[in-house]
Amino acid sequence: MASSLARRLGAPVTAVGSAHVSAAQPSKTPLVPPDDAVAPVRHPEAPAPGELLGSHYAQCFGCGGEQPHGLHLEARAGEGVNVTAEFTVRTAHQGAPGLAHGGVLATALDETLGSLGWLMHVIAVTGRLETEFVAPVPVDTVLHLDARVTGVHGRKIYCSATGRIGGPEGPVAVRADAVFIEVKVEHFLDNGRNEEIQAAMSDPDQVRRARAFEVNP
Ligand SMILES: CCCCCCCC/C=C\CCCCCCCC(=O)SCCNC(=O)CCNC(=O)[C@H](O)C(C)(C)COP(=O)(O)OP(=O)(O)OC[C@H]1O[C@@H](n2cnc3c(N)ncnc32)[C@H](O)[C@@H]1OP(=O)(O)O
Repeated sequence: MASSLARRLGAPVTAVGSAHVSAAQPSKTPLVPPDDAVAPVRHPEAPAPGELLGSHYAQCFGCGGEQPHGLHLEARAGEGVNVTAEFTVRTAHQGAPGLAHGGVLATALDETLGSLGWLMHVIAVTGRLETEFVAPVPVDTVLHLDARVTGVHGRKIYCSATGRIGGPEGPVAVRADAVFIEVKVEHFLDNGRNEEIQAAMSDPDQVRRARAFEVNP
């Protein structure tokens, strides 16, 4: 059966869709998996341990290679449903003099957590993200990030990440717990700005990447 992306590729996008989500009640979803959550499953065609995952979108602020303002995060597959990544804090990332901005660090954590979808072949977006800033992170620091899925409950993917300084085993400077929500590719096609959606759909490499996420076990 044709994928939803393949079906959509036949139909030009004519307008930016309005968000399909209803007016928001604050989410009460806890950040720890419920008792009946299941263990995450590594997709049989997931990238091999140690393999660079690459960017899901060249213009992504977190991982895109063609995004001059971005963090250029490069994540690698772990042995389970986990990833590692390194992020170097640059002068452009400052909040206070010589120190990383907390929002930038949260973005690095969010992006690393977001890349876990590659290992399950699931597209998922951040629903909740709680960050803890344990120690200040100076400019030029290499943040060693490590993220893993802790449980899956329906469309909800529970995951956690740490950012360590001084090496992969160094002290934790930042950490995060998150719930990502699985979505279909239509989430982007229906809500993204038309200009970028059209460009993405005309890019065979982007289409290939979206399909790699979309395939189910
Ligand atoms: C060729 C072109 C192709 C293009 C495609 C490119 C490929 C892309 C590949 C990979 C992309 C990876 C990108 C990673 C980037 C880094 C991560 C980010 O920064 S993502 C951006 C920030 N996040 C958002 O913008 C979400 C905005 N929010 C929403 O869109 C909706 O609220 C959404 C989808 C999250 C949920 O809406 P609903 O209507 O689908 O959800 P309902 O059906 O009501 O709930 C389902 C379950 O989820 C829980 N839930 C819903 N929202 C939640 C929330 N915000 N927090 C926690 N739980 C939530 C609910 O309680 C429910 O749980 P119960 O089944 O009842 O147990």
